[in-house]
Amino acid sequence: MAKEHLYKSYVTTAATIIQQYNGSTPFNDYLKKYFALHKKYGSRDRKHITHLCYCYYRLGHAELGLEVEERILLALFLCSNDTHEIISELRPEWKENITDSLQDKLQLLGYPFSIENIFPWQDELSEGIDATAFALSHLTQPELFLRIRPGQRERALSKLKANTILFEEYGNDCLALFNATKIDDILEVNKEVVVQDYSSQRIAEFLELTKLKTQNSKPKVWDCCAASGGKSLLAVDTLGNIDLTVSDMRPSIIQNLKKRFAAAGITKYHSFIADLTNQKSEIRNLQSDIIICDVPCSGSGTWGRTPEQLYFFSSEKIDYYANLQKQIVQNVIKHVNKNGYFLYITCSVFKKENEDVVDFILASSKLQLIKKKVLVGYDKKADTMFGALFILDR
Ligand SMILES: C[S@@+](CC[C@H](N)C(=O)[O-])C[C@H]1O[C@@H](n2cnc3c(N)ncnc32)[C@H](O)[C@@H]1O
Repeated sequence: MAKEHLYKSYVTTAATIIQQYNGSTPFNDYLKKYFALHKKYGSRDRKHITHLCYCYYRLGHAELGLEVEERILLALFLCSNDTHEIISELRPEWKENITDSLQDKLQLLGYPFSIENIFPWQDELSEGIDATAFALSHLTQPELFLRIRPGQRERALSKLKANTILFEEYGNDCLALFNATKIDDILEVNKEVVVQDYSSQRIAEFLELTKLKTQNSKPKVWDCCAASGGKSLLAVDTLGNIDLTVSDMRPSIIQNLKKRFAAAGITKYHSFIADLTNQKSEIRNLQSDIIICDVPCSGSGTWGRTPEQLYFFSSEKIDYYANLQKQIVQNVIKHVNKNGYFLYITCSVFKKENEDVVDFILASSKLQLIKKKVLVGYDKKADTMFGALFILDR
């Protein structure tokens, strides 16, 4: 097939997929099912079509009035910073400008395009977030971040070097790799390294602070929205000897956690299933020295990884999550021991899910705020998160 014809067929297929997909399941899963049903696409075809679709969603809420195929090509042009064969073939008039700055590209195209329209909820942002830089960051796929586990540094680095894997070091234990890097055959994931975003790794800064006043030599730590245990693993590696309890409302995710902990060599912990909006759940007698509360949230700080969520998001969901977070927090904070800590975490950029929940906690408990911080990641091809650490010292 002539190149032009082939590339046009990629754009048409991407447009068909985009028109059929409604955002109700992760786009990655949707694509897998689509390609399983349409076996004629080889791996190169799948790669191109997938990339075109993701570029389309990266534009967020900008230029929604364009025809889907036109918007795909615009998105591909704006998201590329190096020669791209599809642009060269289908939009040769843009070819020379592919390495230009975004501003220059926009001027060339003459679309009434505003960067802020990519992410149109600027008024809802937490303090200190640069709305333009954050909106722009969605055009770039984030990196793959690894956290080297204690004692594994030399081994992990020498394996990466031996396999000529490119990486950048962000501080001692954090490595940034190209997103598509395959590491599973090279490193023992969960034993030697953990796949964990840069900002998520920075939650260690809050955990370190809990060492100051924790009186128990083996503090009771409850990770109450544990999912597959990313923060729990970080707590074990940061705090050392802890008496760990994990819970989540989803049994399947706790099964994943168990597998992950087994690979990580963590055998002593308690686990249970609980919906924390329900006051009658198993938590009645659970008092803890440190509670990690990494609540369900909009995930708006991570949409660079899942741009379809940016595209399908509507602002009513912010209130939905803020209410859910307040309900969970209200039920959980009663379980902090005297001189104990409560660590509130989101991967949201919205004030209502971040600072406003902090204010709610302060108003409805005796907890005192030690530190709150937006963990900016959009300048490092990473997620943006929020953390707030409280203490109960009365
Ligand atoms: C942001 S994720 C936690 C991520 C995890 N801490 C980590 O580091 O990988 C939030 C988790 O809260 C759980 N969750 C949502 N609603 C809940 C509820 N009402 N009660 C308990 N857990 C809930 C979800 O199942 C999800 O796994």
